[in-house]
Amino acid sequence: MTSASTSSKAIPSHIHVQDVSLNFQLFRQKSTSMKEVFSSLFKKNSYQKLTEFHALDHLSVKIGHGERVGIVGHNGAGKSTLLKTLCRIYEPTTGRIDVQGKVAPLLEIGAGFSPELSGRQNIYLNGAILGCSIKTLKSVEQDIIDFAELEPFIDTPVKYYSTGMYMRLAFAIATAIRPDILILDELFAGADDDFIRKARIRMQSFIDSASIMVFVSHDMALLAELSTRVIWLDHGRLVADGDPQTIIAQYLQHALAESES
Ligand SMILES: Nc1ncnc2c1ncn2[C@@H]1O[C@H](COP(=O)(O)OP(=O)(O)OP(=O)(O)O)[C@@H](O)[C@H]1O
Repeated sequence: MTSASTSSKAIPSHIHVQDVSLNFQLFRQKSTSMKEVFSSLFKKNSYQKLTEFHALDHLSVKIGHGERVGIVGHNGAGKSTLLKTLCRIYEPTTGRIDVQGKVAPLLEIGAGFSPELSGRQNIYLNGAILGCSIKTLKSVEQDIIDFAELEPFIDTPVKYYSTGMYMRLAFAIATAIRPDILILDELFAGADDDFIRKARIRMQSFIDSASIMVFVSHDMALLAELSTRVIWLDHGRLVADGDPQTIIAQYLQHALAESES
């Protein structure tokens, strides 16, 4: 596999999350009846602020060089919010995040892509956003196209791509340029089984040389396979943190108990 490093290997990477809280403002409509709800569509100030919602609640985590950290938790537990906070998409309301190393986020399908540009142009756009030079991108361009299996479509605007095609391209770019820190949310959404198999192999080789990977998945087998450590979040708080087998077993037991109660 051709690859290009954007990293400065001399300094070990790390992520330090220190007592981080992130609050979202929640709004509630003043109106209660259907008639009021309908008429409020045409009025200003028909919403009032209700409360602050703690998506992350005094969270502290230290991730060191060489760790592959999987994050588990029920829907709405704060997993994606944590990843976005690590990537500086969200600023913590309180607390501190200290990240050493170049981060490649693979968060939402299409993020970092320009819909009107072709797949090839987006390799350069996305690669530049991730800190790669044109020269470096030229050296990995063909590898990205081959790995993503997009040769016939590479000069088509990406707005015509399927979710799976977007995902393949984004994954191929992020793993080809080899950042220090790879952050992935529901990695294989929209991909077919053949690509998932291929991507797992590529990820293994990526992981062997990358310093840190943090990823969210509802696929417990994938988490167990790829993680060296698992963090369990609930209501934005840390429930457990440790060995993947132990934490996944605890989490599944808890989920089963919840579903039976
Ligand atoms: N921009 C936002 N504004 C308000 N609330 C938000 C925002 N983003 C997320 N939330 C809320 O924060 C909570 C955590 O959301 P998040 O997406 O981090 O959960 P998650 O653990 O990734 O869930 P899932 O497994 O369903 O993807 C949810 O209750 C969600 O509704």
